[in-house]
Amino acid sequence: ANSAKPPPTGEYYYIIVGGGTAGIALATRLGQGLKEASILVIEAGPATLDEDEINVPGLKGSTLGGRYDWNFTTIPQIHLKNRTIFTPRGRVLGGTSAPNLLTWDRASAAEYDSWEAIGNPGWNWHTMAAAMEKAETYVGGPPGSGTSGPIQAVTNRVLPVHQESFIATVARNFPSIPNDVDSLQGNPIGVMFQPENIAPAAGYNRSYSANARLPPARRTQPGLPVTLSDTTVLTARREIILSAGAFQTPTLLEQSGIGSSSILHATGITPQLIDLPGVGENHQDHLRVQVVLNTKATFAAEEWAKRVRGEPSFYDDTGAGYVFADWKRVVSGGDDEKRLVELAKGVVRDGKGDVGLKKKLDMLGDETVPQAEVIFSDGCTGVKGYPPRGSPLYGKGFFALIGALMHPLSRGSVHVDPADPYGKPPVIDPRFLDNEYDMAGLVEILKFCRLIARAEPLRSVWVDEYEPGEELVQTDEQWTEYVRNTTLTIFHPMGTAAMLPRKDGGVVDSKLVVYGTTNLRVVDASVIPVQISAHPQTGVYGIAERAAEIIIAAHH
Ligand SMILES: Cc1cc2nc3c(=O)[nH]c(=O)nc-3n(C[C@H](O)[C@H](O)[C@H](O)COP(=O)(O)OP(=O)(O)OC[C@H]3O[C@@H](n4cnc5c(N)ncnc54)[C@H](O)[C@@H]3O)c2cc1C
Repeated sequence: ANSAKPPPTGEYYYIIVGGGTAGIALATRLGQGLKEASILVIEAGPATLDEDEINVPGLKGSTLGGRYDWNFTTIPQIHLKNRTIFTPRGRVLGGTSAPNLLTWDRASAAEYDSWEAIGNPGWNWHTMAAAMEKAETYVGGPPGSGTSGPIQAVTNRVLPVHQESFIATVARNFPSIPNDVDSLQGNPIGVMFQPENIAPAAGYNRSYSANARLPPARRTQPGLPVTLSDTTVLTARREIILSAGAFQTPTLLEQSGIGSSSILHATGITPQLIDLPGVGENHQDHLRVQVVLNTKATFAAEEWAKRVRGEPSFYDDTGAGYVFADWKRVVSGGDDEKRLVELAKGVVRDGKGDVGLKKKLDMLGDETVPQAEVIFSDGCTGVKGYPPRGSPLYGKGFFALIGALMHPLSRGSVHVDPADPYGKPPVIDPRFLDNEYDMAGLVEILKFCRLIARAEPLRSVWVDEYEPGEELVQTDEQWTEYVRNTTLTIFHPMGTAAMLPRKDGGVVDSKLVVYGTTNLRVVDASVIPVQISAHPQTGVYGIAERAAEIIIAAHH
């Protein structure tokens, strides 16, 4: 809360539900812009600003599946052999910006422009770039980077020897994929090291929504005595803002009687206030596959001591290389590209004119829009897992070429569980790989990952392909089987309360107001109407910055 004069108990100007990536960013800006307005943020998770597992970049990943995680999983995915897919979400102050994997990047200008083109005036590259820059201080970044925003980003100072070959390998063997040192300025096509949201000025710790935003007094008093129970009624004088993330914002809407009448009817939720069929639909995520290789490098045991001494160490996290490319640059020949486009056209035809799908199809022909990402990532990040103690490969170093499909055409849903709409976790059904385009795209990306791995100088860095194994997977049929067995997500759900015209399945308008209401907004990854190729956090911070401007203007 930010208030010169405390408001009456239980009544605030603005109540933000969800103290996550967007929620805290928004609350801070509203607090700065509306000095007299009381602002309450309700966060389900604890404030843990001194937690090493969150703060130490090299420990990223260690909180997944633990006590700061909602630990959601999808329902069985029929196209992935009925596997359920783990879909973690931060349940902690700062939300998913606390457990995330620190990539700090942006999509192509055309992707943000597509938001405006499908009916959202004011949401384009120009406005989003300004908002994203407002959120960042990119230390050592190229001209045009943010220089005074709360989240610090830096290209990692630790670059293991075996990583040095990655950019040289791609640039030398794939000349159409240049070394792109300016990838955050709207043209990410190329190969590059990306910055991470790490704060050099704060001991090279994670810079995230909670520690970069909250004013110090509040940070040291996380136990704000707000108790919610069945009898507690909190009133917003001006607005309620949902920032509970792409899984829980739509379910909060449904729990409040706003959603598809058929879903609400099935769950017995009453009263049903607004029939909005788009709530919980349009779920989009980035699909992920990987080729894992074991290296000649070994891990140094003294790294933690170096960090304690304030020296660069592996616990800073290591740099990570990225390729972003359109299909022309990924596939081996023109026919493969044509085949992918034809497959996509078929899916869009079946999608009955959906505006988001049509946009994705348009962007297939745009050479500035990435369709594939390859991440050079240290560690054994595949599905097979690290070799067990006592086995021959135990103790070896690994790296993965993680491949991701940037604009899959599958769309899923997230809804309350009819069996217990207020108590059970959301029912998440991404419908992964429900079409041939997504499958063909992932197969092409995997073959591309292997091509990169086999090119010099990278080839000299590794000994064997650990996963899937060169001897086991050679043909397209074998790759297809591998995809079904191993596809995961990069954990980027979005779009489930989409900013779109209502006739097109929209849930919020371009001022982020829920249709049929005047004082209920959504501000988080749910509003993204068409998936972007970037990892989402810069976009989410940008949405929060823009939302704050819109709300402050409306307040006056
Ligand atoms: C493992 C992982 C790795 C990722 N890596 C990257 C990366 O490297 N780079 C990148 O750009 N993106 C990454 N992402 C994605 C990115 O972090 C998210 O897209 C972004 O943080 C989402 O922000 P949000 O504000 O929409 O939701 P969140 O940050 O999840 O915020 C939602 C908040 O609402 C709270 N909440 C939910 N329901 C309630 C309720 N009923 N009452 C009170 N509070 C509630 C939650 O506890 C949470 O704090 C990653 C995500 C994951 C899971």
